Amino acid sequence: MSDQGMEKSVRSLGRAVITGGEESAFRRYTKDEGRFARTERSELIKRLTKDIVGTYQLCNPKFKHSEALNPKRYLTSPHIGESNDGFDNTNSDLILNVNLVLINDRSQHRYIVKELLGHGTFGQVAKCWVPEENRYVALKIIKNLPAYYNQAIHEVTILRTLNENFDRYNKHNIVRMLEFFLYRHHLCISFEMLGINLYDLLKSNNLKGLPLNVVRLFSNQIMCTLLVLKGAAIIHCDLKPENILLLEGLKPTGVKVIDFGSACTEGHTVYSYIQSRYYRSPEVLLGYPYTAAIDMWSFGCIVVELFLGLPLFAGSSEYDILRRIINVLGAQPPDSILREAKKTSSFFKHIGSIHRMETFKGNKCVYHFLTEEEYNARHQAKPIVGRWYFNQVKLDDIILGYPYRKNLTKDEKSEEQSLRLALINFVRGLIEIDPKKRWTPLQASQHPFLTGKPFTQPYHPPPLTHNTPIVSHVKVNHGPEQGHWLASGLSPQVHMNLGVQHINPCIQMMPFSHASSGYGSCESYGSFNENPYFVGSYGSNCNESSCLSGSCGSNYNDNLCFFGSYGSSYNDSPRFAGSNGEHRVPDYCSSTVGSSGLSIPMHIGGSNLGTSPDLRGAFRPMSLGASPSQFTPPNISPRKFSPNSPANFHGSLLGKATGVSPCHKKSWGHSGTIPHLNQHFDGVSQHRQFQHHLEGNYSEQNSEGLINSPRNAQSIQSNRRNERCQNEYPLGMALNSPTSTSQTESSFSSSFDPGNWDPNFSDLLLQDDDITVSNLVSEIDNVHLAPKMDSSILNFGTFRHARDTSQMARPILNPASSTRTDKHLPKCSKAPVHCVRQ
Ligand SMILES: Nc1ncnc2c1ncn2[C@@H]1O[C@H](COP(=O)(O)OP(=O)(O)OP(=O)(O)O)[C@@H](O)[C@H]1O
Repeated sequence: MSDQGMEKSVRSLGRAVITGGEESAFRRYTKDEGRFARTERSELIKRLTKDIVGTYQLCNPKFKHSEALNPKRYLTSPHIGESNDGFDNTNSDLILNVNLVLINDRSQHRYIVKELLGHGTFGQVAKCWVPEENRYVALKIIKNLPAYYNQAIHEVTILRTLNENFDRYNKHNIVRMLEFFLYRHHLCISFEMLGINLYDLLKSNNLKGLPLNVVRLFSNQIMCTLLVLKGAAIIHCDLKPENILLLEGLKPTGVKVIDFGSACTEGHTVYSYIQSRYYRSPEVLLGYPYTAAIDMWSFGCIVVELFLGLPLFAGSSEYDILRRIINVLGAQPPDSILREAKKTSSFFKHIGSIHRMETFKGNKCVYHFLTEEEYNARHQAKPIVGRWYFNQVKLDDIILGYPYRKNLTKDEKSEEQSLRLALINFVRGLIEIDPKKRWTPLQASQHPFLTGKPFTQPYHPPPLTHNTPIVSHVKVNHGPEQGHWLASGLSPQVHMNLGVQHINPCIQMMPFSHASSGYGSCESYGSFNENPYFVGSYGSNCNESSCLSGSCGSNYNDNLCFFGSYGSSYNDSPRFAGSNGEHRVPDYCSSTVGSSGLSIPMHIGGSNLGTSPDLRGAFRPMSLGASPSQFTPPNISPRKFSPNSPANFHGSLLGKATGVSPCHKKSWGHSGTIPHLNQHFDGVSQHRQFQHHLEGNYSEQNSEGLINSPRNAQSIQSNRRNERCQNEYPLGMALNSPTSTSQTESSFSSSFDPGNWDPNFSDLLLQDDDITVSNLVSEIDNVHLAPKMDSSILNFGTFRHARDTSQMARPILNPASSTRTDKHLPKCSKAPVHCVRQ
């Protein structure tokens, strides 16, 4: 209907209603009006309510409407303002209501809140309309607490590195971060809008699990992300179905990985309490040093869950999880791990004498898993155990015994059977109990379950080259022939397949095989290819064009860039000008990428390890190529270091700042980009907040961990150090501008578990005692997070942000126990096996 026609009909409608004399525009709906009546009725309602304000004004020209008078529809619960001038509730969440407008002062983008998408550990995620961009985005609004803020900055850093350096063309299923800003003292991070997560997808399918071809489709995509993460030496640390989201719109079969809030870099694993419980790897459960292999474990659990519809290891406690793992896999962690793991005695008894060794599945073991009674006797508390959901116990039986879809022909059934066998073989490589034997992404990516090749026999991945952990004490000779690849983690036995060498101009300049992750070689075989550029060890360059030096087989392609470990430089333009095996870095190549891909300035103190031979002239040494968070000396237990130990407060890049800026409680005054701190914070109450948080959500965390928490010690320490708290940091990032970079806040939180301390860093922490505020500030100002740092685009507003040791505490994460508990599992004990797949 045209506008005029509409107006005419509304006028006549109004007349009819007003005069009452004519036939009414409405009449009672009767069922006899036929099956289309409902549609017609809703059509009428739509027409009458479209532009309802205008309609009212036509009916009554005196009618006035103000949106401000509308009752607020709150999305945050509770919505009583308790702090931050009434903007925050008691949980330090910004109180959101529909149509609240959050403004990024810098980009002038308005975020009009429409609905709540999720509520996680770090805050709220809201669906927002951005009129300037004409699209919806997901806005993560971080709690207004320093620890959450710091951890979120860490997420920003990692994501930006991944987005810009490792997935530049948005092809590796990693969520795109758009921009970040401060609003009313809340850090807000905007992401591309995605659809529902895989857990919700399973739920909407009544937890029946997905067809195998869909499982394969999703698995391939997640695998692609894991390959990139491995190349970037980043561990996600919280892979779970809730953190894998379907794409919206045209390509609903695509998925993306979100939530890098717990991520860390390989070799610099500071936290011991990570991963959501159902997806927690044995090494993390046992308190054993972990690597990127923990993500492969979680991935294996997810793959099985996609097929079964229910988590494979849905344990109610860590004891319960371990017991399930041992039962389902028929194996327990090897003695070599149990001997060294911190928490072995919580779950295992030591048989003692070699003569009394018990045999477990044919292997002699000196450790034996505690029975419930033994656990009870040892801990003075019964272990929490949940119910078992499957008819079978062993992995193979559970998968093979899962009900088949109805009405399958004989051929279809045998095809499904062989697919299931492939699935079993695949996940066995992922949920291998020994992390050293667990397949890496490259190994797993060639499995027939993923490639779709016929599965005829158990898959044997190509052997790994030895991963040489990087040792900070290694003295590095920086000549290209002098072994610096070793220090960067490349092992001499890296096998090079230089099949494409002749077509690649870069190859001649990369004689030392491809780059390694921060933890060793990048594996010389595999699936990755076409244009990934495995850049030589530190100091190497890569450009946008094809640049491939590693071997690598097939599947994954499109310009994937594996940065070399420390100090690799990145730039768009071709720049391999060196000869004789040297990589020359042009002067304009102004920043570096660490092993984690994070850009770290060259002129900070620390080890020389990261210094490229090519960069020595231009830059001063950089610290180990770690995430800035790993440079933060986390809260250090007084049990390990004396209070006067320099390790307590500084010694590393950010740690120094931590040490001299122990202010509390931020009050960032100006919303937007210039927060500043002007109040002191009561460290004890901060600790209480954490304790409350922990008690509320994480019953598993033992009380000892809380009472003796390093955070507590730090809080008290920091009360004595509440002066000199203001440091300036620029903040901001342009929406939709992958190349635009900004210098950003670089406070990265760390909660430190002394037992988990990475010895590689202790020497860094204990040096450089003579720190002044001024050099700290300048050092921190120079922590660049983006590889391409163009000073012309660094004119972001600065903000002042206090940092103190208590602020550095990282909120302990265990989203599985906070967001998804046993109550989300079916009530019936064997629900899934009775469900028939649709
Ligand atoms: N880009 C996005 N598009 C759509 N929904 C999203 C997006 N990002 C996050 N969400 C929703 O918000 C929820 C919480 O997001 P996220 O996991 O990043 O927050 P979190 O606080 O880290 O959560 P957790 O406690 O699980 O760690 C997700 O499970 C998802 O449902």
